[in-house]
Amino acid sequence: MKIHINDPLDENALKKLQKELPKDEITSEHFEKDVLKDKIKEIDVLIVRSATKVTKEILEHADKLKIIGRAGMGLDNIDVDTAKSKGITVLNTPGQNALSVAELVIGMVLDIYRHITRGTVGLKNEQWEKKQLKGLELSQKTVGIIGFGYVGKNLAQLLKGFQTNTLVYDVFEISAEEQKDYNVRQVSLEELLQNSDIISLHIPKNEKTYHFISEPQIKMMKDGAVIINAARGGVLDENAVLKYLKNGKLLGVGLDVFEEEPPKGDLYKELFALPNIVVTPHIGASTKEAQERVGINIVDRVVEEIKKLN
Ligand SMILES: O=C(O)[C@H](O)COP(=O)(O)O
Repeated sequence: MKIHINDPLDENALKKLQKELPKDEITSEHFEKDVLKDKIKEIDVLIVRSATKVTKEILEHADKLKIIGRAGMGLDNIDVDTAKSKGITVLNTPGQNALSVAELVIGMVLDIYRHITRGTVGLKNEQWEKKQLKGLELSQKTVGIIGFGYVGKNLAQLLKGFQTNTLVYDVFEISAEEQKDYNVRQVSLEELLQNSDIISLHIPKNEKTYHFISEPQIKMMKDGAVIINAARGGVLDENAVLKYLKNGKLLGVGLDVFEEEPPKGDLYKELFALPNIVVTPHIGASTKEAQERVGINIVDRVVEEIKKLN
């Protein structure tokens, strides 16, 4: 078996893979699209994170590929339908990095409410903006979580400590017991948009969720609302964000993900120049702990799947 890891995998996970499959050939190196298209012909198992796009074009050349392991949650970088039609098993690691993403969301909210980045940038430029940087407390605010999967649940759990009023929108019904456990109330999307001080997106990117939050939804929000997107670029309309950040309807926005990654061009230049935006380069899951969990989990799942093949 030739097992190729195309994105950085936690070192303990790599050691575990080498220990579990000593007879197999394990390589770890990032191949760009054109090189991968050629190399994939010889690969039986491919392990990726979000940087590698396993497209239809790549899969057309994947004559030996049997398993794709995604060390993470989102599968939007993998053409799952084409993989399935070729009999390739696609595995991921649901929930393993959710806590790290939820913690980043809290960090972004606190940054926006307390001007941490603004204060830092100011001081680096020798500006003492004490009077301009009066903030807000997160406690007692209404937080709207859109999507109550692993990350949404972890976020609700963390928010208990801030004693927020937490609203949740999800297409699935959340039991009364679960709502009580997480201290949330399931509401309609309209109710969430109209009543939340902070709105955090936790939905996958697919054809149904493209620009899920766009101009009509932002118009429904409270003046001074904050939006956080640490889910996927494309579920939030960045042009609408720019418009409503500039006219002051939105108090602030936190973005860890972008429709184009890495973000390039005029829209992003204009967005990033605004004072009330906090941005990070898709690092929601990039913690030591989360990477160890996703790495070990994908190794376990891949090894189990290989055993089924033998
Ligand atoms: O979908 C995920 O699991 C997260 O977005 C993290 O992905 P990455 O760390 O592989 O970029």
